[in-house]
Amino acid sequence: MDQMICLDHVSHSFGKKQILKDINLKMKSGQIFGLIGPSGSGKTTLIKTIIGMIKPSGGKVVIQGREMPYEPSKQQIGYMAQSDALYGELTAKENLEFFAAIYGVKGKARQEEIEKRLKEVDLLEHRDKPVQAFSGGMKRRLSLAASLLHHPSILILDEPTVGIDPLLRKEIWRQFKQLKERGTLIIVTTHVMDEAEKCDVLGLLRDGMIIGNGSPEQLMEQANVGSIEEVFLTHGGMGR
Ligand SMILES: Nc1ncnc2c1ncn2[C@@H]1O[C@H](COP(=O)(O)OP(=O)(O)OP(=O)(O)O)[C@@H](O)[C@H]1O
Repeated sequence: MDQMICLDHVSHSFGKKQILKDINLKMKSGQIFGLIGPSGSGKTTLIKTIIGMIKPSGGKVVIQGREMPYEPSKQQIGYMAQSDALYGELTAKENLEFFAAIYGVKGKARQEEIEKRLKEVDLLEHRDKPVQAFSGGMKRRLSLAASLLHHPSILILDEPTVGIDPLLRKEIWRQFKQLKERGTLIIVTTHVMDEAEKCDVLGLLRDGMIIGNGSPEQLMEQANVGSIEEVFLTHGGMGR
């Protein structure tokens, strides 16, 4: 597996408040990397430094050998933010057409890809409805479909399965596994513990610090406990 992302002593402060504290992590192709932590622990801030939206106050982020921030190619990184960036007055299909155009997915491949993605997230029959009539979970599913349209080599998903029912959640994780087998690095943030245990490698974040990094099995073994939730408990719990 090739190294895709290296975080080297990354720190970040907003004003006087230090949010990220000396973060060192490596992420490889063909990996599902879970960034796990309680609300406010700094997950979104860390992701924003990875994609170059935030320049860290200290340390550096290196992606495929290049130090951020630089303008990564559209093919390189797919990002699904926590809040859905969709156009309410456009239909589901039109939204995907818009994102496909941005990502440079053209012609016949575009229509095929759109149909395929809509089907995967169980929205095919709703394709011609305007998104403003969608529920929160439907919007989440459409955002996910949009981030999968162009086969990026790094896919970053901030809380991808919030508001998604267990059956579809399972299907989405099946897709993640397929993508990683093709060599995609998938970074997901979650505070759903059973999802954490499905990741290959975890970074446990608490108060802006990495308190654990390794496979779920390794982390449970080190703490001598049977779940990732308990690993957090040994560090004072998931609360802030
Ligand atoms: N632009 C900003 N300016 C000032 N403070 C910020 C800014 N963005 C985030 N913060 C603060 O940084 C801390 C970490 O926020 P962040 O969104 O990274 O946490 P998180 O782990 O993603 O939380 P959640 O799971 O609730 O999304 C919080 O205390 C938040 O208030």
